[in-house]
Amino acid sequence: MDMLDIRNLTIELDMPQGRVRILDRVNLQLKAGEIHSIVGESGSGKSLLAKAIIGVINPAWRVTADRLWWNGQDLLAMDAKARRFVTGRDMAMIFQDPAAYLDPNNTIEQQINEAIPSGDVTGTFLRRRIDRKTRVRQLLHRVGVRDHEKVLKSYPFELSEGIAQKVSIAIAIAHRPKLLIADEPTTAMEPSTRDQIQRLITKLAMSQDMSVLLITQDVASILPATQYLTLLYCGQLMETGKASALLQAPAHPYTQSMIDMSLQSQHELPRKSRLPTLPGAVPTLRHMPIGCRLGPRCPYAQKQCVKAPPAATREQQLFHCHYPLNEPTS
Ligand SMILES: Nc1ncnc2c1ncn2[C@@H]1O[C@H](COP(=O)(O)OP(=O)(O)OP(=O)(O)O)[C@@H](O)[C@H]1O
Repeated sequence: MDMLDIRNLTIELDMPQGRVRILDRVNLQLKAGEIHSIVGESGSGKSLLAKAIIGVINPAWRVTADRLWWNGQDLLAMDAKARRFVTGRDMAMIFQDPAAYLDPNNTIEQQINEAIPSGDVTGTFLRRRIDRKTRVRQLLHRVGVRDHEKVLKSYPFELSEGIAQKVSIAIAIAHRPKLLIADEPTTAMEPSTRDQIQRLITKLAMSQDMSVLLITQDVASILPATQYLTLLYCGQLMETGKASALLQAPAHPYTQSMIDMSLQSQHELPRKSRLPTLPGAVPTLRHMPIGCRLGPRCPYAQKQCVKAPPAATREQQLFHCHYPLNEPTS
């Protein structure tokens, strides 16, 4: 069963020139323990999608969906209190700049301690204190921090970026969430630290049957164990499906360009790439193109692209494009 089932999620906001769709009929399904990466340039709606799942969208915005279900429950039908309860119990989020999200005035021990649900420790006051201390250390151990005592006494500013991210992961998993949303968790990290954090998230997903939704601007930063990939551009879903299929034979020019951009940044691009980095810039909300929003930047665009392409499928992928690449031969 899908833990997360999103069908045609749309977020609209009223601007002086009219209503703008900042998320345009996006679909996403996620099973228990599955790792799904969302890739898109800045402004493509990745964080908005995460916020819509967590339920922290500006109340002035119009959020509609044919389905926004979590674990079989309709999130949109819940009142704010019920929604907060479900989110707080089942979901957790980590971010790009972990130190900024940790409390600068409290030690790491205090912060991890606070994240441990009260139901996890029972008995006398002394018993609870001892159990909490043990659990704090277990959590740090689980995220691969060796020098427990030193880290526990530290304040966030005293930690390296990698340790700070591990601490924020320890806090995030303290209540054993079923879904971890990781918003650019390794951006700007050194490659060795990035690899460590990626391995850690993957290990936790597998060992705790926790689903992971990873958000990134760069295909190179998706988790190596990502099973599914979704490409968003300007709030529209360009392509989604099995990560291996999308990376090997993308149907959408946007997917291809994101792969090429990523290779280019790693200096591994073959001399004559089929689609170099996209020309132009992401349009602003006030100047959203009609139809396929990639149109003005897409080298393959034709007149028909002013009409939104319907969903098309291949064996392991779904895409919205009138002129897909890598058409299967047969
Ligand atoms: N509070 C806001 N008010 C107005 N527009 C907003 C607000 N938050 C986001 N947007 C707009 O919604 C669109 C999607 O934003 P979002 O933050 O989801 O993008 P993103 O893909 O996460 O980008 P980044 O990688 O830079 O974080 C953008 O065009 C952005 O300008």
